[in-house]
Order: sequence, then structure tokens, then C-alpha cells
Amino acid sequence: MWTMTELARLAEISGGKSVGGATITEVTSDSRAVPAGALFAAVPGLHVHGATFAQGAVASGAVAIATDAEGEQIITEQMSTVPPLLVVPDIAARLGEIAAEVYGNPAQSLTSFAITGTNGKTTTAFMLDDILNKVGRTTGLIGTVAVRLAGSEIPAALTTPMPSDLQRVLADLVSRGGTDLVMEASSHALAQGRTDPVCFSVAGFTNLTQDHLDFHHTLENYFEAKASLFTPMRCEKAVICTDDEWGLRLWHLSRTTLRPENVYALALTSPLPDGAQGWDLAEIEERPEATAIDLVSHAGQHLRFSTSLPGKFNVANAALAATMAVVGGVSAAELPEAVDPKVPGRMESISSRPRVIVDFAHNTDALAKAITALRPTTRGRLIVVTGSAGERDKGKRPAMGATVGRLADVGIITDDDPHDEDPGVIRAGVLSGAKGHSAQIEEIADRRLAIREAILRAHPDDTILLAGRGHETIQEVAGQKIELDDRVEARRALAERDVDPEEKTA
Ligand SMILES: CC(=O)N[C@H]1[C@@H](OP(=O)(O)OP(=O)(O)OC[C@H]2O[C@@H](n3ccc(=O)[nH]c3=O)[C@H](O)[C@@H]2O)O[C@H](CO)[C@@H](O)[C@@H]1O[C@H](C)C(=O)N[C@@H](C)C(=O)N[C@H](CCC(=O)O)C(=O)O
Ligand SMILES: Nc1ncnc2c1ncn2[C@@H]1O[C@H](COP(=O)(O)OP(=O)(O)OP(=O)(O)O)[C@@H](O)[C@H]1O
Repeated sequence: MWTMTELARLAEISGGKSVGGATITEVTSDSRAVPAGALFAAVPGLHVHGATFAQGAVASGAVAIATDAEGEQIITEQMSTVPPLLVVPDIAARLGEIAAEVYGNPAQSLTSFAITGTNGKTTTAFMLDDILNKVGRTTGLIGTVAVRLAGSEIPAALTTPMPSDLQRVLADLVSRGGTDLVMEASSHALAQGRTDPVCFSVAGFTNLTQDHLDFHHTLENYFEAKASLFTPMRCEKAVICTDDEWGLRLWHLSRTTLRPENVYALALTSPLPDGAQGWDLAEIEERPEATAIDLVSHAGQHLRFSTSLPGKFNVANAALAATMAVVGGVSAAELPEAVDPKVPGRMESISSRPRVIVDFAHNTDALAKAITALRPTTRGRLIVVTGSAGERDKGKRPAMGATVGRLADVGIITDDDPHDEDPGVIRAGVLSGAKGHSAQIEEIADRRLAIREAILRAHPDDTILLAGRGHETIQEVAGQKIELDDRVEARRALAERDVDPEEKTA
């Protein structure tokens, strides 16, 4: 399927040295998934150096190893017969370039869109993909929920794939006749250069609030990782939502890093920054079935479309998707009337009486926005079932709890994915913020039980928001992977409720 590249050529483009020769047809950085003819990229990780797995990779069919000086030393110490080597000083940073060469630089034949920000990446990516499909493009969609290439879905492991996986997927997209790529760029991926050397045609920014401080340590570092997408090596044009302070700062910064005429602002709850080109909201009409949106540009051009996804934040997501499409070459007249993709686990409606909604809100801002979006249409009580993940940003736990305490009527604090952390300690962190506000707060450790109790106890007019896990189907507890899908659990409890005579009269 792919072209053949000589190891010496890869040394030439990466500034490394090759020892021995080999013909390369694939690249991988995972010894557990080595295709025939592969170059195994042994990169240093947070836990272990990939070179530790070189022997296994060769046994599985790798024809050469790319690594750094430390990796070369590990390999020469561990292997009696050293395979052909490519030694590159910063192998992790150069891996994308090497893989792009092996896979024929697929991104060069695609119009490519990348979306970054704390919340809204997946939803905006699905919306943009929907728009592009409706105007006749053949797309690849890469993100947290799915990797969908020209309509065929393959499982997604990370929000943004590792460099060699990304280049392989892009080559696959091109071979399926793909014209456009829409992908999410996570802050982890940007900090690690996973998307390099792709220079996106259009990059979009949603918003920035606290998350992922376990990895970035400070909000400033987190911002810098996001901002690195808006530099000439990584994108040509940008659409930046300037409604929060970070967006405004990014807009100013991008006008110095990119060509100012390629930077567009999107302002929905604030005025367009002085001197900005871009769009603000001309009119918004909330109808029962959808929200009609009318954006107007600095030059007076209108973009009109609607979305049936609930919540003001989905207006922002749809607006970003539409403006990115226009900046990427879709004409205003071509824009479809409705931007309505089905996004698994994002404000996904499971039932109407009681109304059960599954949403991926797993940080304070998302949780506040999801609860607020449901309040106006809730006749009874608003019941929120949520927790927080283990081994991730601990600082957000009390803040998430306080959000539930302030905005919900009933909060049931339960487990999310504890990973290897004590689930009781995680719940205590959330509970410490949740108590002392207006909501009635309860702790039910087992998430299945928490969902069941919330649904069985609800009145028909109540809304139950199951927040935090969205589309996820596996819960990770102390090294064990347990099947758990909030949507399945909700349907099970709803079925139980249907046959309970007491509940029927509730
Ligand atoms: C922080 C981070 O980016 N971690 C990723 C990283 O792990 P690591 O640096 O610890 O790797 P390591 O375990 O030390 O291994 C080093 C090298 O040896 C290789 N290896 C390892 C074991 C083996 O048997 N064989 C083998 O070849 C690995 O593939 C790796 O190349 O490289 C691993 C292998 O590719 C990834 O699985 C892992 O993602 C972990 C699972 C993860 O949780 N990542 C999250 C934080 C992440 O990247 N999330 C963002 C989205 C965040 C969001 O917005 O919600 C994402 O883009 O998905
Ligand atoms: N524009 C937005 N602003 C704030 N919150 C949002 C926005 N869009 C979506 N959300 C909330 O954030 C949750 C996650 O949305 P989505 O999956 O689209 O974002 P994401 O950036 O891809 O998240 P992640 O990086 O965690 O996968 C949604 O379930 C919703 O509660």
C-alpha cells in the first residue's frame, strides 16, 4: 500500500545517522503493534525508554530501529545482533517528519482543520465534519470518540494519535479518496509535537479553563501548549473564539506569530476586538427543535445556520465549525442550513420522562455549562450524578463539587475512572466542594448504583444529568478494565422503572 523508503534517506531528512541499511514501508512507536517492514521508533517515554522494547519489536518483524543516543546505548547493551539503526538526537520530535516521509507526506494533499481548546473540540470537530460532508467533501475525522475515514470507523485510542499512527491514518484517508481532514489537537499532543510536521490549513480555538494541570502544572504552560498550534509551522489560518480572556490573548498573540490577515476572531458573548476581522452574533433564535444562528462578519457578510444540539455552548461550537469551514474555502451560500451531527455522549438524550441526559462534562466549566443548559427546560428537579477521574488534575475536584452544589437541586457524587487512586479519596475531594450549598448532596460510590438510584427515585418532570464519562464504555479501577457505559446503565434503570407499579404513579 505504501511507498518504500531507504533508512539512509530518513537519516538525511531528520539530521540523524544511519547504521546499516533497510527498506522501510511502515513506522510504529509501539512494539506491541509492529507491521511487516516497519521501522520501530524507540522514543523516550514518561515511564520507560522505548528502546527497552527493541528486541521484541524486531522479533515481531521490525526491520530497523529509530532512536536517540540513550536508546542506541540500551540497544547495544541488550541485543547481541544490533539491527539497522537510525540515530536522531531528538527522535520524539522528529518522528512525525520521518513517518510523513515513509507514508508519502499525505497531509499535503488534504485541506486540514485542527481544533484545540479545553472544551468543545469533539463537538466542533463533528460539526465541521458534518458541514464538509454536506458540501460534498470526503473527510477524515480524528478525535476522542472516533477515527472516521471516508465514512468507515476505526477505534480511537487517544484524542490526538501518536506521530507515526497519525501519518499512517492520513495516508489511509488519502488512499480512500479523502479531500479534507478534521482533527482535535489536544494540549498533550501539541506539547509533544504529535501532529508535526502537519501545517493545518485552518486552526480553531474554542476556550480555555482549568484542566490537565497534572500534565502541564500551570495554566500558563497549558495556554502555551494550545498557543503553539497558532504558529507558522503548525497552521496557515486561524479562527479564535475571543469570548474568554485566554482567547483574546491568543488572538493578539496570533496576529504577531501568523500573518494578521489570516487571523479571524469569533465573538459571541463579547464585541469583536478592535480592528479584528471575523464574526459576531447578529441574531439568535431559540426554537423548540433547534437554535437558529445568524453571524455577521466585520465586512457585513452573514452566515446563517441552525443546530439542534442543546446549550449556548453548542451555539459557540457550531459557530466555530461554520466559520472555520468558510475560512477553509466553503462559501457562505454553500453552508448547510442545519449543523446537526450525532455526537456520542455529548448532551446525548436517553429518555424524556424523566429526562435523562448523558454528557462528557468532566471539568468545572463544562459541568456548569451543561447544568445551566438544562435548567430552563427542567420542570422538576435537576439531579446531577458525577465524580472525577483519578490520577488527573486534583485541583478541579472541589470546584466541580461546588458547581454541582450551587447549580443542581440534587447531587449524587460517585466514581468516575479512579485508575490506581483510592476512589474514596477522589469522592471526598468532590464532596468537600459540593457540601454547604443549596443542593442536596449524597454519596453513592458505585456508579451503576448511583445511576440506578437517581433514575428510580426521579419524578417524571425531573432531569437527570449523568456527567463525566459521555461515550466511554470502560471504567478503569486499580488496573482492571470494567465495562461501564452510562447510557446502557440508564436504559437498564429506565426499563426497571417502567415495570415498577409504584413509580408509574409517582
Ligand atoms: C502523557 C502521555 O502522552 N502519555 C502517552 C505516552 O506515554 P509514556 O510517555 O508514559 O510512554 P511509556 O509507557 O513511558 O512508553 C515509552 C515508549 O515505549 C513504547 N512501548 C511501551 C510499552 C511496550 O510494551 N512497548 C512499547 O513500544 C510506547 O509506545 C512509548 O513510545 O505514550 C504512550 C504510548 O503511545 C501513550 O499511551 C500515553 O498516553 C496515555 C495512555 C495517556 O493517558 N495519555 C493522555 C494523557 C493523553 O495523551 N490525552 C490527550 C487528550 C487529553 C484531553 O484533552 O482529554 C490525547 O491526545 O489523547
Ligand atoms: N464550547 C464549550 N464550552 C464549554 N463547555 C463545552 C463546550 N462544548 C462542549 N462543552 C462541554 O464539554 C464536554 C466535552 O465536550 P467535547 O467532547 O466536545 O469537548 P473536548 O474538548 O473534545 O473534550 P475532551 O478534550 O475532554 O475530549 C461536553 O460534554 C459539554 O459538557
